[in-house]
Amino acid sequence: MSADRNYCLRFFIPPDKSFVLAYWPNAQKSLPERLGASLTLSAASECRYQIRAVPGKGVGMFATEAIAPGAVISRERPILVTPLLLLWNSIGHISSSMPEHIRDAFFALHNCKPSSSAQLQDIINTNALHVDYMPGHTELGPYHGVFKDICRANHSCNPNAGYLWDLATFTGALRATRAIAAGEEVNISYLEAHILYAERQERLRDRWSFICKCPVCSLPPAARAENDVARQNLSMVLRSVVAGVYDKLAPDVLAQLRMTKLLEDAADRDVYLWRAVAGQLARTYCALGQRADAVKWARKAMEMTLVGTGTDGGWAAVVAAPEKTDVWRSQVK
Ligand SMILES: C[S@@+](CC[C@H](N)C(=O)[O-])C[C@H]1O[C@@H](n2cnc3c(N)ncnc32)[C@H](O)[C@@H]1O
Repeated sequence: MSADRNYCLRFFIPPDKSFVLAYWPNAQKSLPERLGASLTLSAASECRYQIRAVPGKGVGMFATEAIAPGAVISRERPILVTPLLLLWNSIGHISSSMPEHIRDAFFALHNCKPSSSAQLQDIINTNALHVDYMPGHTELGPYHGVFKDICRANHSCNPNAGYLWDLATFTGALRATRAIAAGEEVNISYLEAHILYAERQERLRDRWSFICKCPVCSLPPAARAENDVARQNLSMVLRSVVAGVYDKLAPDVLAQLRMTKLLEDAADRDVYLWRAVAGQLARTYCALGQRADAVKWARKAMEMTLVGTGTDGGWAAVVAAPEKTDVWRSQVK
């Protein structure tokens, strides 16, 4: 194999032609070989939404029924999965590899840089969501996916939904991070929750060509400054969770509650953070034998674990019967 051919993208299209997987060749097993059955299993799609126009935002996604926190709003196969880093000369091959219906769906998606000549790359940059590293191909960088409907979800700095990629079923899903009413717009955040107002606006303008006027960005200046402080606190708590400091505070309920108050003040959803914090609080209240608080925080941990991982992580059982946990009343003197 010549050196040049090593840098040519390969393409996998399943028999039902439902998507295109572009991948870099690898000296070991090819990516479709590694992924095996998950690529050809028929994917169960779920749909509790409709796509319709939103003034000033193009189109957006709207819930067609009331959706509980943690529940699936949409599950979908991507129409295109590609490496995040594409070589300039490989981009044209992606378009020519697409079956016609995929090409039509792909080029119908929004392009926020319509005057540039790099249409395919710009549509990917406007819409792509992460699908992480691929097994056996980690040294070649992460991949991302473009979805026909999930990519219609607009941004909010205080979103009501979170996106999760599931490699086993080769699908992406949006789940509610709080209760969503029928008819409400479904929003995700294109950015991490701890980023402050000025930087959010700059990033959204540069990458997605819009000025965010979500409820948080529309706050009066003093309230917006307070929200920035809360986001800085969020970032501090996040660092301490990552460093394991938060867990070490486990027996100190007061310290945990102070941390939790900071989080609630941030009025944002950071799924990873809430999972860690709510789970820790649920365990603490179980140890203290305080049922109502144990159930409250176990429910929150369950909802956020569903959004973050697609399973309840064992929290549903704690919600149903906190007194059956092995730490129940272990700290009651
Ligand atoms: C991934 S697409 C979302 C779907 C898009 N609205 C459409 O019509 O297909 C991202 C683009 O949607 C628009 N958009 C997303 N969130 C927005 C918001 N909060 N305000 C205004 N425009 C937004 C911007 O044009 C952005 O480049």
